[in-house]
Amino acid sequence: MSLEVEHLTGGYSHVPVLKDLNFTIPEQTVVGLIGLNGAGKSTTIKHIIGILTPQKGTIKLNGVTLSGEPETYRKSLAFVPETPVLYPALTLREHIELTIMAYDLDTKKAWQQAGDLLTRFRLDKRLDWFPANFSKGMQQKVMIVCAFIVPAALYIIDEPFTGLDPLAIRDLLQVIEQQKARGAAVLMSTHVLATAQQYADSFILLSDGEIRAQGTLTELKQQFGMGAGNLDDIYFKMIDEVAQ
Ligand SMILES: Nc1ncnc2c1ncn2[C@@H]1O[C@H](COP(=O)(O)OP(=O)(O)OP(=O)(O)O)[C@@H](O)[C@H]1O
Repeated sequence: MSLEVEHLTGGYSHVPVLKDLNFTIPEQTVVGLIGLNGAGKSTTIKHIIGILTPQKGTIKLNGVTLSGEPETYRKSLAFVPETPVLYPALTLREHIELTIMAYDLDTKKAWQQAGDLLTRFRLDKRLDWFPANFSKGMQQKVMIVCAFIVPAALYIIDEPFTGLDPLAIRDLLQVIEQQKARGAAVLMSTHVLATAQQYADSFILLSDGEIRAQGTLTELKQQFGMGAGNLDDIYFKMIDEVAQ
């Protein structure tokens, strides 16, 4: 079992945004976190990565909580934020070196993996450049390379498809598939439902800080009483129900 979230209530300065969330992401599973703007997707991610502390409930990664075993928890998790976070004074090579140090990775293996990723994302000739001066999409690729050199149990990717060109999206999806095959769990928050439907094994539908439904596409259709339809149809049905 990779990620287990139980009775998570949380938010900002004691204003609850998330209300009693319960879900698990087993290993070798890609889960799409779906919901309207303001539904609570980023807030959920902030609790899992430890930027916010739960007001109630627990979050366990491979059986470990952040407060119980902070180092083990942090090293089991790699995160690709929606907005790249880069150090202006560091080159791409130094960003990779920093990741290797922060996660205490095997240098040789990490550089091997970095080499593959840099080539895949066409950054291999830019190791001595400063990513702070890259285009937004290229900066996002730097974050992807740094996250995926870590052999994490769980990868969290916030809005992976905005800002990347179609080739980079295809390459990222291939990397996600590889990591899933290795045994990793993946949580991706996205508004791109067609891609989510194609690549995620199951979905969590958030509405106003609550899980409205979760499961595979087939299970969601059953929960919404739909014989046919795609993730878009389910999403709009959820919104219609909330509006009523
Ligand atoms: N720093 C903050 N302080 C207080 N409230 C916040 C903060 N960030 C977000 N919120 C509130 O928390 C709620 C959930 O926001 P969140 O960013 O988690 O939504 P989201 O599902 O990620 O939306 P989007 O699709 O727009 O990224 C919203 O009502 C928002 O106003």
